[in-house]
Amino acid sequence: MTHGTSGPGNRGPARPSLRDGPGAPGTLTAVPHADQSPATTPEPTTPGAPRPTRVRPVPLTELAGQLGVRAPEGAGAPEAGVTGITHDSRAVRPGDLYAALPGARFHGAAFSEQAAKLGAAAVLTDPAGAERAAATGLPVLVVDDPRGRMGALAAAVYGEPGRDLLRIGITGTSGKTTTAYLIEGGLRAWERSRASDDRPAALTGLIGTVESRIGDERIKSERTTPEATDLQALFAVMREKGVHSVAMEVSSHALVLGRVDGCVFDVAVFNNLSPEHMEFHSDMEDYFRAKAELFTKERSRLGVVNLDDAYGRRLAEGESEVPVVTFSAAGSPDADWRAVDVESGLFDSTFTIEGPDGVSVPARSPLAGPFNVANALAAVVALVAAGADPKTAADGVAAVAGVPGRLERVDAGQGYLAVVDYAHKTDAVESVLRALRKVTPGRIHAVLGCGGDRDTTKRAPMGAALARLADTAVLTSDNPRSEDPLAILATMLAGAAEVPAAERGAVLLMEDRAAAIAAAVARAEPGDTVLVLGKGHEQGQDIAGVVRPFDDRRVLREAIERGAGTHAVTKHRNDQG
Ligand SMILES: CC(=O)N[C@H]1[C@@H](OP(=O)(O)OP(=O)(O)OC[C@H]2O[C@@H](n3ccc(=O)[nH]c3=O)[C@H](O)[C@@H]2O)O[C@H](CO)[C@@H](O)[C@@H]1O[C@H](C)C(=O)N[C@@H](C)C(=O)N[C@H](CCC(=O)O)C(=O)O
Ligand SMILES: Nc1ncnc2c1ncn2[C@@H]1O[C@H](COP(=O)(O)OP(=O)(O)OP(=O)(O)O)[C@@H](O)[C@H]1O
Repeated sequence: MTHGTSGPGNRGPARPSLRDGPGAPGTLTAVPHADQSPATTPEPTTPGAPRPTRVRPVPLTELAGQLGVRAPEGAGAPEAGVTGITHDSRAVRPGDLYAALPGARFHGAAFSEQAAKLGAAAVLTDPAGAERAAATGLPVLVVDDPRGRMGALAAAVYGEPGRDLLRIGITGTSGKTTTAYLIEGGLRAWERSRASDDRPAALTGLIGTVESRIGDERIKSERTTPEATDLQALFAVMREKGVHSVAMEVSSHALVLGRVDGCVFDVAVFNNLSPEHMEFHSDMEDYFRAKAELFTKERSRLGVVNLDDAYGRRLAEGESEVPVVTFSAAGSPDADWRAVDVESGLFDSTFTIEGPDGVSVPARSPLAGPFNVANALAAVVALVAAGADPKTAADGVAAVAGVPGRLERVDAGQGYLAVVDYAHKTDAVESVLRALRKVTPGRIHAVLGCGGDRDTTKRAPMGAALARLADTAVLTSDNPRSEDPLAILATMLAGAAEVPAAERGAVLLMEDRAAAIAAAVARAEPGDTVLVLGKGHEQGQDIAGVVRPFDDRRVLREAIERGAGTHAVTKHRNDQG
């Protein structure tokens, strides 16, 4: 993370005027930017994942043999025993093999000296990094593609820990985190159902965007799917602590970058695919191919696939290498498992799951919206595919209390619904707004931004989606990073402006996110909904490389408690004369 001193708050008050009226339906209004909270440096975090306490040193010669390279010579090399592995020089612990990888910004070999100082036993790198790694005096293993070899090597270093775990991997554009939490709830129920007086319920694990969980222990996540060295270390810790089964998110980045190499999933789940990460994938086909990689024999044993999704259907109709079980939240008779008799409420949905051989179980999605019926159904079917009884699985999923930052309610006794949700893709924004439209009688005042230095193609469609589906669309900042927040907003606004005036709600532009939330709150009346989208569980806002603490849930609660927002909007209206 780089830190700078500038931020939008330092750029002066001049703002382009992008308005044709002060916030009436169908109008586009720019509201000036307010002061930001002072920049703070985030809490330092120790890089890397937790490590197992008991590791058998693996002779370097054995690892060299696995890689098919000659064991390095030099002082201590033949006897060197490796007790850990990491791709990050800052996370090296004594006895580690440091994997010095070529990257987009650096070559990891540039950090070999740091790795050596921290006690690395040896370095793994490619020919381009060999010389710099050797300059440390450490033994060096050289292969053409160290990233591609790192997963299997990490599994070997930690004694193949994943083999002792039942692993369920979840991929798709939307719903990975939610489905992973729901599956973990089902795993807990399943383990409890198998416990006895002399055999307590085994612990369950979760690995994903928000956090990793080992039973009730929670570890903050750095990314959705950990790098292979961290992942294998985490599996080893889970094994050590008695975890029996784990639900894990598998991102397309992970599949492309070999993060799940050395890991075979017992069950792989595919939720859906919609445009996202177009800065990383060349097109939708490339994105799909990355996801489909999870359904190869090398990666999984059995697939659980959403037949309601066009790409899921492709997997089901022959593009999965492993056998697939299909599900349909729309009740399609073509699917192996279906949700029928769906009743959606403000806070949850109830339905019946029908499966093969006349199986029929009552089920509940503990989160609102039809898309969460799909997530809950996916979770139950994945658990059944892993061996759980359908009723135990459905009950476990229904009992999940909530998922951080996913349709999370903020209740300060305000008389209207206030919700924070992580939707930050067009499809997700549309899903959540459509879902709320079905169950809420009042108007919806929604806040949304788009991240900087990420997929730019979704900005206009997201602006349009919000303008079309919300009564008030407050466009604002969401981690602009190195980009000018106003430039991002201008693109979102251009999308909103494409929606015919008769079909769009009031559109406000407020660069300052807290002011945007306050503005949405100010418009809310009893029966309405305030919906703050995009950041969900996130704790910070990255503006020009400076991360300021920012939690939508806290800011929303404070705005409600202050009854705030009125001031900002009134002031603006006064400014307009
Ligand atoms: C595009 C991408 O995913 N890049 C990942 C990749 O970066 P890179 O290969 O370019 O690495 P680099 O920054 O040039 O550094 C080169 C090497 O030097 C090492 N290094 C670097 C600095 C240092 O002081 N010491 C050190 O050892 C790095 O660990 C790296 O191995 O390898 C790095 C670690 O090896 C990752 O941290 C980095 O993830 C970046 C930060 C990232 O944010 N990725 C996101 C987009 C991501 O992975 N997202 C997915 C999807 C989420 C979703 O579904 O929405 C996720 O799974 O989280
Ligand atoms: N099955 C679904 N279909 C469409 N939208 C969904 C679905 N599930 C969740 N969403 C929406 O997407 C948002 C993100 O959901 P979730 O975090 O579960 O997905 P994810 O795949 O983990 O996302 P990310 O890859 O961005 O971390 C939710 O807050 C919700 O608005």
